[in-house]
Amino acid sequence: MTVSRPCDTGPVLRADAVAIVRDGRHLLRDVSLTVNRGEHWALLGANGAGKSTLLGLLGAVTHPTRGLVQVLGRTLGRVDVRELRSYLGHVNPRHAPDGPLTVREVVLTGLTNTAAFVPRWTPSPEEAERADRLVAMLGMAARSGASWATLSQGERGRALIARALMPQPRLLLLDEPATGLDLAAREQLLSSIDALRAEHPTLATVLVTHHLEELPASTTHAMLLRDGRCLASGPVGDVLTTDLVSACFDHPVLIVRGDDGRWSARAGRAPAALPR
Ligand SMILES: Nc1ncnc2c1ncn2[C@@H]1O[C@H](COP(=O)(O)OP(=O)(O)OP(=O)(O)O)[C@@H](O)[C@H]1O
Repeated sequence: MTVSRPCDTGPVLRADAVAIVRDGRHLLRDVSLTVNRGEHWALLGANGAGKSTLLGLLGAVTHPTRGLVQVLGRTLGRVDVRELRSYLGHVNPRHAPDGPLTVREVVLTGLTNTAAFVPRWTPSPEEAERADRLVAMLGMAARSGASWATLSQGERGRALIARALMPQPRLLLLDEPATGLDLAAREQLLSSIDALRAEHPTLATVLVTHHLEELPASTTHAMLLRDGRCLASGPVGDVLTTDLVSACFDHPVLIVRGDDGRWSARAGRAPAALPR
């Protein structure tokens, strides 16, 4: 089976009443989601809620036990998923390049979808120029020739987004991209994601996180997962509310969206007992 280059119409992703069962346990149950071009989704939930499991389905890494998943219009189970995956940008912060590569070389391996730089392969002038443009867009131009081993975690995160964008995907999947970053590195990463979305208005993205502070202001939609079920999903303003997020994390939290479009969550506390 082969996958012809997906056409540009219809939803980018569609999951319909999806379940994943492992060892008799439901990791996902009756989850439905449609992602259209230009939409930027956040998947939120507590540890073990099923976010990475759902992202694995959307990235054509796993198959549903029940239900239908269509990625770029192709139904999982009926297409060659390896080829389908070549049309997706999947940013795995744990990606480890094979060999002593520079940032630019790691970005170029996004075209061959390999950990190593393919021997005797030379990118075309257009591909090389695209790599340089993406490296610059992610704020990494000054580090383009640097050895991967010398990069900070934040720099690696941004370079991996550039790598994922090399094949010009219509869909970018980001699994906890800000994990482990310090404050400045997180802010640089989020600015880069905002810039990327502004420059590629038809690109769709799905970003997994536990933390509302790690959501870029350009987020348009959100899904809250709890115990493998969808608690709420839709436009971000309808979903990231104090009531729904408190129910999702089973803890009282106060959600505030600032003037800059970013979110913050403050956990409520059980009232302390007064001294007698
Ligand atoms: N292959 C598997 N077999 C059995 N259980 C699994 C498998 N993969 C994941 N799980 C379980 O499914 C649940 C959901 O896992 P998942 O990694 O999707 O959660 P998550 O929301 O991404 O969590 P976290 O925020 O901790 O990364 C967890 O309880 C996990 O232990």
